[in-house]
Amino acid sequence: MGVYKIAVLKGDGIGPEIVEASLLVLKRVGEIFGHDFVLEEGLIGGKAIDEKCTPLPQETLDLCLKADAVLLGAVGGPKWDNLPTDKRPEKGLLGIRKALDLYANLRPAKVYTALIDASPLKKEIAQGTDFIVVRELTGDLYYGEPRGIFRNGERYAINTMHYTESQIRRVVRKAFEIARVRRKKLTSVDKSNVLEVSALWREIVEEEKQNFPDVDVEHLYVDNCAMQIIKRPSTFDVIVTGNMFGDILSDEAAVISGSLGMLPSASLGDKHALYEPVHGSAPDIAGKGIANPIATILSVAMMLKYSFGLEKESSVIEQAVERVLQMGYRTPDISSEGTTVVGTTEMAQLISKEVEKLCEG
Ligand SMILES: NC(=O)c1ccc[n+]([C@@H]2O[C@H](COP(=O)([O-])OP(=O)(O)OC[C@H]3O[C@@H](n4cnc5c(N)ncnc54)[C@H](O)[C@@H]3O)[C@@H](O)[C@H]2O)c1
Ligand SMILES: CC(C)[C@H](C(=O)O)[C@@H](O)C(=O)O
Ligand SMILES: [Mg+2]
Repeated sequence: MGVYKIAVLKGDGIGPEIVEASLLVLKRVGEIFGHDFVLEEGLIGGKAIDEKCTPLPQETLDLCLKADAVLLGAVGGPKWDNLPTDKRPEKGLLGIRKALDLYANLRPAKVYTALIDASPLKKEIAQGTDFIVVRELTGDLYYGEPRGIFRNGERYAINTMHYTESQIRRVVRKAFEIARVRRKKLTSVDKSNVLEVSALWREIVEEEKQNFPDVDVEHLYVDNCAMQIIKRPSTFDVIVTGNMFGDILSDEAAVISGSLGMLPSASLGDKHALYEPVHGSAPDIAGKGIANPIATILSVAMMLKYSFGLEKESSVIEQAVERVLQMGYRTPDISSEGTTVVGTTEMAQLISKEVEKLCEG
């Protein structure tokens, strides 16, 4: 039994729908195991711009700094797409990652046997895929200075790829530690044939390798890695890379599992942690009650494990998700012939029910 304070930032588009669905499962777990999950909501993204004129209000930041963990839906949408980059909803997300110093973004990509037909890859290539992308989250092109759009006769724009040694080292170490308790294989992804930042990245991976002699290391250029993920996804174990490459590769990895709606994530720092699905606010399906809540439900499972050390509770949720998929229930994004299509809330209710059954048995 424990008391855990969770800051809940629902955000925009499908954000509120998927977060509410995931909270149904969390509440059920709390009741069954006798935990008190204290939820406090904060505004972020477009909704915060509308109500507070900023994508990350100070009170939201304070709430997150005080919480034991943060659960986030998604931010952004067409309504705010014409705002300048530094005023957009996405700036709220980048601001919170930086303020909480969430440097290691864990994005596990797993192909569920029951969903093998939903994968865009051939069954024999997709099956057995189970790897985790460790994406650096506080540096790179996302935060480097100088940046901006300027004019000198014609318009030009600058973004700066920037990493310090310590920023690289801490995320690389985290990735080695994760690989060590998995299948002991680390793939480091860079573009060191062109970029100095990548050359430094590769040097640091080589240095850290000495401290983890039990882990096999492979280096891949990002363009080659994008191809290898499609060609041989089941051979990867842990992939470590920078912020920009990690953003792209993790969407690519996600879809191997059948839908972006399946991929959870944990963003970990030394003092704080935030959990969110990898996908965005999906404006095309917002408000229809059809978004897949599984990525968010699995993000809640990651929160229970990584922030609260509740391994059993976390694993019960993961098992419940697998069971519901095996029973043939699908949201539209992962549906195929012969499956039963359900909506967002119904999917969460089915998963809660399986959590109950697993705990009875
Ligand atoms: N972490 C975040 O908050 C986050 C992440 C990515 C994009 N975004 C923002 O979201 C907005 C839309 O971006 P986008 O369209 O490029 O990416 P997206 O991830 O929102 O959507 C891409 C596609 O995947 C589908 N999809 C995504 N999540 C789904 C789910 N749970 N169930 C079913 N289908 C799902 C969408 O319907 C869409 O067709 C933009 O404003 C973008 O900046 C936010
Ligand atoms: C919305 C955007 C700022 C964000 C990112 O690029 O990090 C998103 O794509 C993600 O993957 O979480
Ligand atoms: Mg992304």
